[in-house]
Amino acid sequence: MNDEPPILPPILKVDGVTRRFDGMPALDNVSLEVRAGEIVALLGHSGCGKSTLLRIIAGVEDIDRGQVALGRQVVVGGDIFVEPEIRNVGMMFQDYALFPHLTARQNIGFGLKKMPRKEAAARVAAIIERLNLEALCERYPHMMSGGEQQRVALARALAPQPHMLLMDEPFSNLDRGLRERIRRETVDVLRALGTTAIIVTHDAEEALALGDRIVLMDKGRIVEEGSGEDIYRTPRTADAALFFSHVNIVPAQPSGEWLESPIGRFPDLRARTGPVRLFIRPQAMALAEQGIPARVSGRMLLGEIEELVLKIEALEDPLVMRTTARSDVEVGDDVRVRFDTGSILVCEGDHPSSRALSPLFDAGGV
Ligand SMILES: Nc1ncnc2c1ncn2[C@@H]1O[C@H](COP(=O)(O)OP(=O)(O)OP(=O)(O)O)[C@@H](O)[C@H]1O
Repeated sequence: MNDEPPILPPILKVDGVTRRFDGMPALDNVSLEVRAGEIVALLGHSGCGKSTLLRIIAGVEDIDRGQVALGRQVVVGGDIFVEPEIRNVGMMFQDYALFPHLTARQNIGFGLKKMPRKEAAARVAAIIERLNLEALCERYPHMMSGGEQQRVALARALAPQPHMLLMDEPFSNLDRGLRERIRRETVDVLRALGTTAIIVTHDAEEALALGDRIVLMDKGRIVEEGSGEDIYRTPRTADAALFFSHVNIVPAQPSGEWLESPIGRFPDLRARTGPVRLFIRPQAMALAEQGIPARVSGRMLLGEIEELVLKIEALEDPLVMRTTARSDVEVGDDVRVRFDTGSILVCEGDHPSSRALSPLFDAGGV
């Protein structure tokens, strides 16, 4: 028997969509598929086109070229434009946009006006129970905390049972501790209801915590997509690697079957010809009895993580190391450091514009 889950057809298909403002493309030939029940984190720097893409899917923004289909129905493309009200796509904004003159219960029921009253009231009661909002029902938005408003806004967006929910920076108005909790609760609710969602964020850590899949955008294009694990461990471009955390960059030179670098020599199966740069995450380093000599030039506690700044003689820039293991070293101490070579990535070429990354060692290691 085959236990593989069936591959469902995409519930959303964005095909070659371009949108220009004043001649400048905010979206440039973007294609994206999302399957039923998937939670996709749409990640990118400010201005890269994330909100424009959401607005186009929701139907509050037009396109210049391409096509968008929801299920089997083309909703925009060619001569077709399906009005937002009948796309059944939910939208939730950063500022929640709750109606100030309506109670939480009235806000949640707002999108159900076309339903018979009894049915709508039952739907509202069910979502209130599902999200544990009983205590807030009769309160107005100004009587609720930011986290409470966020939950009411989520309930309002979910009440019409949308085909898909689009969320634009839904956690960015919450402070750090609360944000993590609300984020977890939100994902739990979406999963429990099987809701398909695209969640926009410019926070790489948040994208890793949220999505089944991360879609990374840059300057109006999708530059990389994959599971959080893949995109973090083996990004295909330098820009993607740098988006997710600090990266130590170490120059290296091929020499016969080796790559020679200030942090050691590595067997090089790819027989590269020109200089390269090694990309090393701060977590891929550790203090060790045996390793490359370094001097500690900085030490900082970042909650559970300790960050050490290490100066290696032959390297111009110090290396940043992060570890959960507590060390008793002090600034000025001489230490030795080793590298998790399995996670080192190689950027071909030594110029900042060189982008393509590949693992130093192919799967299986050396
Ligand atoms: N209605 C508009 N008129 C003119 N330019 C626009 C319009 N909407 C968006 N843009 C431009 O399109 C580009 C993409 O904007 P968009 O809001 O989609 O980016 P974003 O990635 O969501 O940014 P942020 O994270 O800051 O919200 C930006 O350069 C923006 O100035």
